[in-house]
Amino acid sequence: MPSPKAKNPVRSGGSPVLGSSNGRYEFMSLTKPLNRSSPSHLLQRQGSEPATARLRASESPTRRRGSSSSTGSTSGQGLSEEDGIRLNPSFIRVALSSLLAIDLWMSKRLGVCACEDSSWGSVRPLMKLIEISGHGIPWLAGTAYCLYKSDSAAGQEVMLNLLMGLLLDLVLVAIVKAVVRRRRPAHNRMDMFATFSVDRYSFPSGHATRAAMCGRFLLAHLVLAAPLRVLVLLWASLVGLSRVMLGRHNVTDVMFGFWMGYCQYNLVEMLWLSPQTLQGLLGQLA
Ligand SMILES: CC(C)=CCC/C(C)=C/CC/C(C)=C/COP(=O)(O)O
Repeated sequence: MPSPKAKNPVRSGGSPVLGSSNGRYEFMSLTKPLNRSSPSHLLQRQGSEPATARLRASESPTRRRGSSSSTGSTSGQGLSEEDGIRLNPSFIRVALSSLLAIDLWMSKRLGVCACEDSSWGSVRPLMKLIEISGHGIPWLAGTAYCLYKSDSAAGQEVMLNLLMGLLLDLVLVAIVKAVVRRRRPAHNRMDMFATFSVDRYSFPSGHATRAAMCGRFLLAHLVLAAPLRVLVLLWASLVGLSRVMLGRHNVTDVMFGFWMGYCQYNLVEMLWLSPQTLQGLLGQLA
């Protein structure tokens, strides 16, 4: 039966927390080869290696004290089950944990406009303006208005598909946010306008998905002049950067958001509503 103590992450000397298995954080020994054996087997091995056992037992007094409280699972040499847990997280898990740690560290460092008294607090109003430029409401309202005003069949077709893409984006982002449920960074101030309940989660960034999808859409269907194309790319990049600088998102939320928005555009192309399809749909509605 596992010791209840073993459920707690132990932060004594040795390697850092690397990952979890069954919701339990685990350590990897830096001094011994990886071993897939069960903890009890490892304890037996420690018993047969007195030098290592002594060394490990002397690592931390706190740990020794902790060990005695779980004597039911010790080998009788003052070693707890934790001492025997020599875990073997896969290389991918180690890499992911490290990436996550770098992500959190970078996001905190880049969140320089998270509030007015942050180091770049004076740029916050500009960042919030960029935030609004990537918000769903202006995009939906602007597209609906252009659709209404458009007098050519080609224009209406493009605008209707953009509208469909924007709605698709809202739904897909809401689903991923609800499934992943990653909290926004602690330094974020939740003062965004017009949000859904899922927007308390940060993965992926809805602004980044929209910027990538609409950016691709504009480049493919609406913006042809080279200087304007550069502006579109610049805008999309600034929307992503502003999410991290405002402290709304971690870097990975934005990077994944860009990738997701890029793929969403492919989906819009696949589902493209042609004038014939539209006429069929409108005919069914009438
Ligand atoms: C017509 C309709 C359903 C409009 C809803 C538009 C709306 C409230 C979109 C939410 C946009 C938003 C705040 C997304 C969150 O973006 P993150 O980058 O913070 O994930």
